[in-house]
Amino acid sequence: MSRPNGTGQSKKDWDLSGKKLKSLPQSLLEQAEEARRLDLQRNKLRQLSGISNLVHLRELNLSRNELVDFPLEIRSLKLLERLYMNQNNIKVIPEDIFPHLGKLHFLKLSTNRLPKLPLDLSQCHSLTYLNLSNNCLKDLQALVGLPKLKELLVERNSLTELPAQLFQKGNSELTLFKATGNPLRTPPEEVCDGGVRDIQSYFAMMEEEGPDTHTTAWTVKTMFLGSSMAGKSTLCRSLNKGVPMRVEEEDRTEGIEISEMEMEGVRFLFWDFAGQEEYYLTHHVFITPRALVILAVDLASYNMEDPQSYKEKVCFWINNIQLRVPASVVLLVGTHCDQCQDQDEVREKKRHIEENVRVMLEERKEVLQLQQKNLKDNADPSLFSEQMSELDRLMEYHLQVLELVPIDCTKHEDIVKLKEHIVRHILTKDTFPCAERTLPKSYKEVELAIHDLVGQNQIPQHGIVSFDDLLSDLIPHLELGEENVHSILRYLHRIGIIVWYEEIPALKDRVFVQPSFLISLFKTIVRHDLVKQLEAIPRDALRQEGNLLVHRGTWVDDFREKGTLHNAATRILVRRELRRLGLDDEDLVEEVVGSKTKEGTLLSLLQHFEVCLPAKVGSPLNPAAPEFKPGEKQWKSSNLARGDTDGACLFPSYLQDNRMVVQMWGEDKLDDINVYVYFLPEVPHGFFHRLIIKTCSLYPTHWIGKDHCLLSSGDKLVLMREDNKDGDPYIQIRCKRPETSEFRRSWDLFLSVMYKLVVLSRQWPGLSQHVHTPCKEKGCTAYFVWRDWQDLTETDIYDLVQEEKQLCRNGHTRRTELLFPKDPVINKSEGK
Ligand SMILES: Nc1nc2c(ncn2[C@@H]2O[C@H](COP(=O)(O)OP(=O)(O)OP(=O)(O)O)[C@@H](O)[C@H]2O)c(=O)[nH]1
Repeated sequence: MSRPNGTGQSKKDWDLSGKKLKSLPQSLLEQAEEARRLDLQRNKLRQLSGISNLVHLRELNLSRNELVDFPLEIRSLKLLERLYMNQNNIKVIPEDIFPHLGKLHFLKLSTNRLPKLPLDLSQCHSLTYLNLSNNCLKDLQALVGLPKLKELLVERNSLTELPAQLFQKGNSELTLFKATGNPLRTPPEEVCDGGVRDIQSYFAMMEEEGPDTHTTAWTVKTMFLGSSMAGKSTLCRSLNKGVPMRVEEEDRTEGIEISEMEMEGVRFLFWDFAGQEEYYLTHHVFITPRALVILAVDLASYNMEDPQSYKEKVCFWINNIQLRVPASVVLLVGTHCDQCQDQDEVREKKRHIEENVRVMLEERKEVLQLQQKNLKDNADPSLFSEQMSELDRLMEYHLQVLELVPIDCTKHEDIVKLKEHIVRHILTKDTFPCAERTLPKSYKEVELAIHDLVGQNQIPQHGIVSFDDLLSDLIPHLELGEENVHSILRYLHRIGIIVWYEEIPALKDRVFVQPSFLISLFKTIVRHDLVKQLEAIPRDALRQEGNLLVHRGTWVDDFREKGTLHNAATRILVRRELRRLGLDDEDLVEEVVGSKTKEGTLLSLLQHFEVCLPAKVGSPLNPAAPEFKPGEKQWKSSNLARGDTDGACLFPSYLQDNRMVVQMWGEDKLDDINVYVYFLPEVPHGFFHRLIIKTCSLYPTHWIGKDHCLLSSGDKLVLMREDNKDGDPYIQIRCKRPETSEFRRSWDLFLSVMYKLVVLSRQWPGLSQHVHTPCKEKGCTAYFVWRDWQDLTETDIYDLVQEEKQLCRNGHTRRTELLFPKDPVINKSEGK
């Protein structure tokens, strides 16, 4: 939205944003009665003396100021319709304000310090939108009775329960409700994630069943992570059985193994993740919030002299957990103690790891603080306020890394000791506030009914069942309506008991009652020894797909050199795995594996999770390609890849080099447009490959390498490069300097990549990013920091910079459009 900028404004519409104001200016107060809309965001206001004179005000924006007290005078603004008070320091809202604001329908109070709400807020009868996210609220009782409230956001507060009346069907107009980041028990967060409908079902079932029937369940998803051979499976199986279990080396985990057990009334869902790097790409999908992470570290092979040892065995995992689920609880377990020389060595290593972790977490905090200080030191910090509040949010996350427990997995008493240790932590609400959940008994009944169906072979052992079949099998056993069963199934999916990707059109009719089965399908393709698997495909399996030995050779070569796996090979590998698992349902095999004419669900899933993308195979000459005719306006690029079920899929993570990309791109030039996106603490594992998949799906002409990718749109090329080694990790985006008239087109291409990058980053809420453009002067080390840009959907990014030229800290002047998105044509025509 572009606004009048200070001069020549109408008297109705005042834009006083970002002017360092500490009080309302006299010029405004002199014309107070005329003002209809007032934008005061990004100032230094602590009080608003005189605002009550603006009696005709409809919209007031006070966001990003320094208000501590909610200004009482606001109650005089009886015509106010929209009020923005977000990003202040408000601690208290007095009573007797909101009943006076009879026309207010939009209220944004997010990112303040409110511990409670005034009880008469419920008398603000016109309110339809209310944002209270990022406060310290403990209950929402004050909101009961708001008759028109449609959208309510209360993310990241301290709520443990929600008032049932807020969601009562018939009385409530709510259509949107978001509450992630609260220690919710009634209803649990996994129910709230399903939105208003699921919460309504939950409370309706609670009421129907009566107060004595609710169960308080303690359920904990426990994820075992750590390097290969650290002892995760040994730990997992030993804890499960209560005695040491030996895991043979050839019995290593591939993908993820799931099991379940109960300890002291707490139900544990164990997810044992394979340690080899190849599997990490699919792990990402299953590493979910509100879980306990057990990070296994082999103490015997841990080398205190070698920094790489800490990096690989501890740092990599903690960083990745912190990026993906920043508020996790991590329990360090040091295994193989019996293979250390003596107890002194164990103690030394324990101390070394704990100290390193402490320093690492401390450093991260310091870097975030430093970054914030740098932004504040800017001439106009208000231009960086989004980035600053993002840093605030990151600093509030608290990754809890518990004291390291050294054990010998072969010793009975060590297993018992560890078991007790885990239960003690889970039952301590301070460490793990989300384990306790209050649920109507129907939730357990649905779960047991599914279990029974599997036991009675009404659901096949592999557990893949159509949604409708499952529903019609379940309903006769339960006294529940269809909608309630739906909402319970959604809950079971969220806590990891079943898998149901309702949001993926190709899969919404399928429920995976045994999640481990789905994972075993993933691991037929995403695995460390895929070449060996391909080489071992027997002749009869080849023939069945209409292929010869020579094809198998091509598949191996294409996979090794181009990271490309032919769909025919995928079909053979997956079909073989299904047979191994005892599946003889040909229809189902075809559905999962696909055929020459139809894509299977497995590839749909891997594409959905950005693990691979369709690729072209065969001759580079395509006889069906549309012919280029000069002058013809619409020349469609022929994207053979899409929908070519007999084609192949490209897995960027399997690529070994960048030769092709480097060849196509040529040399870097000093005057290229060149932007660096820095990542803190590092570029998450798999991020760059997912970015490649996201952007290449947009631009079908592309070249991909190990950590380079080149995209083409018309005659414009954009290069992406990842550097995640020592130093400051970044992704670089680069394109050749365009003709002056073409800056806008180049920046459009750039921004589409950056937009995909922003969308992808949301999968890693613990990530911090900042964007720089280096100074173009030869030898100059200075750079230009991008102002707030992340909210690309709401801001007009071409408003980012209005100056024609920018000065680097070493005194070099540069034209703005070489550094930031800025449309010279627009800016000239507006005479800015
Ligand atoms: N002596 C001894 N051996 C252990 C201990 N913990 C695990 N092992 C052995 O170490 C080997 C690797 O253990 P696993 O549990 O398979 O390791 P993992 O971390 O699951 O390995 P991946 O499946 O590759 O991720 C097995 O042979 C275990 O029996 C321990 O505390 N002491």
